[in-house]
Amino acid sequence: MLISVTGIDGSGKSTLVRGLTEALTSQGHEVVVVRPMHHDAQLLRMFAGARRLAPDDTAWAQQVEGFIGLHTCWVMAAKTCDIVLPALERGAVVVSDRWVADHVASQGWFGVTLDPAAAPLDRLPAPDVEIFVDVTAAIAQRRIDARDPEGSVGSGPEFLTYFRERLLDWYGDRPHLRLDGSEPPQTVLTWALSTLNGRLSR
Ligand SMILES: Nc1ncnc2c1ncn2[C@@H]1O[C@H](COP(=O)(O)OP(=O)(O)OP(=O)(O)O)[C@@H](O)[C@H]1O
Ligand SMILES: Cc1cn([C@H]2C[C@H](O)[C@@H](COP(=O)(O)O)O2)c(=O)[nH]c1=O
Repeated sequence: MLISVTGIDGSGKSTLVRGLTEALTSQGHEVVVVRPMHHDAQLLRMFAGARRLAPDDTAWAQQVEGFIGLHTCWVMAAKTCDIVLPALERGAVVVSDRWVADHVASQGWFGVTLDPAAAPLDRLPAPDVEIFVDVTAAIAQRRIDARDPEGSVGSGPEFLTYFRERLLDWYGDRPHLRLDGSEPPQTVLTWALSTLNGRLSR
C-alpha cells in the first residue's frame, strides 16, 4: 500500500510520518519511508548557485526555476523506481513524505508550469490513500520560525498561502483524507490510523 502525506511546509507531515511508521511497524507491517523530492545538500547548493549567477535576468531566472521543477520530477521518478516500487512489490507499506500534489501545487509560485508530457508525474503510481495535513499559513509559519530560525526554502507567509490554496484546488473533488493539522500530533495520528487500519486489515 502506498500512503502519501501532503501539506504545506510546517504542516506536520514528517511528524505524522514518524507516528505512522511507529504504529504500523508495531502492528507487524514492514514500513518504508520515502521523501521523494528531497534533494541532497550539494544539489541545493547547485540550485542556489544557478539562481545567483544572474539574479536580475528574468529570462535566466525562469530557465533556472523550470530546470529545478523538472529536475525534481525526475528525482521523484528515480526514487520511485529505486525505493517505492520494489517495496510495494514485496508487500511493504510505503509512507511518502510529499507526493505529486505537493510539487504540482507549489510550482506556480516559482513561475513554472509542469508539462505532463515532459515530466514523468503521470507515470508515478497513484497513492492508495492520500493524506492532506492541512493548516493555515500562519500556523505553519509560526512552526517554521520556531524550528528553523534562519528560514528555509519553503517559507514565507505569501508562499505558504499560495501553496495551501493550490493544494485545496488540487484536492477539490479528488478522494483524499484531509486532517486538521492544527490539532495535537497524537490526535492527527489517531485520525489517520483509524482510516488506514480499516484499509490495511482488508
Ligand atoms: N500537530 C502539531 N501540533 C503542533 N506542532 C506540531 C504538530 N505537528 C508538527 N508540529 C511541529 O511543527 C514543526 C513542523 O513539523 P514537521 O517537521 O513535522 O512539518 P513538515 O510538514 O514535515 O515540515 P517541512 O515540510 O517543512 O519539512 C515541528 O517543530 C513539529 O514538532
Ligand atoms: C514542496 C516542494 C519542494 N521542493 C524542494 C524543496 C526541497 O529541497 C525538497 C523537498 O524537501 P522535503 O525535505 O522533502 O520537504 O524539494 C520542490 O522541488 N518542489 C516542491 O513542490
